[in-house]
Amino acid sequence: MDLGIDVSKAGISMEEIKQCSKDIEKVMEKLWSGKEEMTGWVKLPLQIDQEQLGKILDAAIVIQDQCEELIVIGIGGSYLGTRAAVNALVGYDEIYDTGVPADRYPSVKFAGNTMSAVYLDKLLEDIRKKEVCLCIISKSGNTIEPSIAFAVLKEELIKKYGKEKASKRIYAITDANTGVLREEADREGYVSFNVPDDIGGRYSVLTPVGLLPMAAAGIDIRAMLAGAEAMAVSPAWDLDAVNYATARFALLQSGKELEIFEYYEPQLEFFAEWLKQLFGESEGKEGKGLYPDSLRFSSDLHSMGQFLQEGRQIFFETVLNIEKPSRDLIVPESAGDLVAGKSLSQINKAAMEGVISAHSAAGIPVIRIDIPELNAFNFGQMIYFFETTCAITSYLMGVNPFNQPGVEQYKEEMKKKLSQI
Ligand SMILES: O=P(O)(O)OC[C@H]1O[C@](O)(CO)[C@@H](O)[C@@H]1O
Repeated sequence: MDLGIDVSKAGISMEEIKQCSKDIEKVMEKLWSGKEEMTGWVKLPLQIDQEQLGKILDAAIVIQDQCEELIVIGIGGSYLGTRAAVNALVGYDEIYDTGVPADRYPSVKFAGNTMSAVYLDKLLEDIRKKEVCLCIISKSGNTIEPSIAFAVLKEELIKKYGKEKASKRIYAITDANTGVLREEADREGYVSFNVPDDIGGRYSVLTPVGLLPMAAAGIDIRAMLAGAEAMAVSPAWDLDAVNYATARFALLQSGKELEIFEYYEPQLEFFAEWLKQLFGESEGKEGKGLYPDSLRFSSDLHSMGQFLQEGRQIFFETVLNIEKPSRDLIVPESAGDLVAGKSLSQINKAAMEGVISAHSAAGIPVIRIDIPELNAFNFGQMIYFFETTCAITSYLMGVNPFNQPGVEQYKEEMKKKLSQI
C-alpha cells in the first residue's frame, strides 16, 4: 500500500497495539465473511461489474457532450464522496488543476445539500445561461433537501429544453426497486443506475453514486477502483489498519473525545468533510464515538492554533500530508531571507513538521498519514483505508457502523414544523 501511517507520536505502546490486534483480526473476519448486513463495500473493489462500469463510462461521455455544467444533487453520503474527489482531483474554488482540462469536461456544481434560496437561485441562473445536465442521487429517493433542489432545478430545465429533451439531461441514481425517484426515473425514461442494497450512503462512493459524476467530471474511475483494490489486497494493509484503528481506539479509551483531521492543501477540504460523515454517522451512537472535526492549515493555525497548543486537551490530531503537491513555486527574494529561494511545498512541509513538534511537545497525540500524491489511484486507496478502519473502530467501540438511527429524529421534528407553516 502507498499510504504511510505513522502512529509513533500517538503515545500508543507496542503492547497496546499487540493486545488490540487479536480483536481486530476477528473484526476483519467478520467484515470479510459476507454475512454482516451492509458490508457490500468490503469486497466491492474485487468484484467490479465490468458491464455496469462500461455503462457508467458511456453515460459519462454523453454527459460530457451534452453540457458545460453538471449539477450533482444529493446530500451526505450521496454527494460528499464525489465532492471530495472533484475537490481533490479536478479543482477547488475556481482553480482547476491536476491534469483534468477544464474545457473538455463539464464543471461540476452541487445542489441539494443546503436549503439556501440564495445558493439554489444562482444555479437557476446557470441553467438559463449554460448547457446543463442534472444528476440526482438519493438512495431513499425522499430526502427533503435533494428532493426540493431537484424539483426546482428540473422545472427550470423543462422550461428551457421542453419535457422530452430535459428528460435526456437528467441522470438518476437511486434504489433499484423502491422510492419515488425510482418510479419517476422509470416513468420519465431518465438514464439511471442503482445504489446497491447492501451498501449505505457513506460507504457508497465507489458505486454508481460516485462513479458516474466523477467519470463525467473527467476523473479516471478505473484507476480509482484499482487503488481501492490494491488497498484491499495489500499485505501491508492489516498492519496499517491495526495501527491506525488501535491508536484511535486506545486514544478514545484514554479519555480523548475528538479526532481532528488536519490538512495543508485545500484540495483535501471535502475529503475531510467526507471523513466527518463517515466517522460521525458510523461511530456516534449509544453515547459513544470520537467526535470528528477538521482544520485547514495553515489558515486555521491563526484561529485555532492557540487552543490546540494550550487549550483543554480533549483531542488528538490526524495529519493528512500530501508528499508531492501537484504544483510548486519558488518564493522570490523580496519575501525575505528566511523563505526566499525555497519552494512553497518545502515551506508548507516545514510548517507541518513544526506544528507536529510543537503539539507533540505539549503532549498532544499526533497520527500522521502520508499520501504520496493526489491522483485517482491513491484516492481510491484513501477511501478504502478509511472506510475499513472506521468499520473496525466502530466494532471495537461496540456500535453498528452501518446504521444512523439518530439522523431520523431531526427529520421527524422538521416535518412537524413544516406542517405548521
Ligand atoms: O441517499 P439518501 O437516501 O438521500 O440519503 C442521504 C443521506 O442522508 C442520510 O440518510 C442521513 O444523513 C445519510 O446517511 C445519507 O448519506
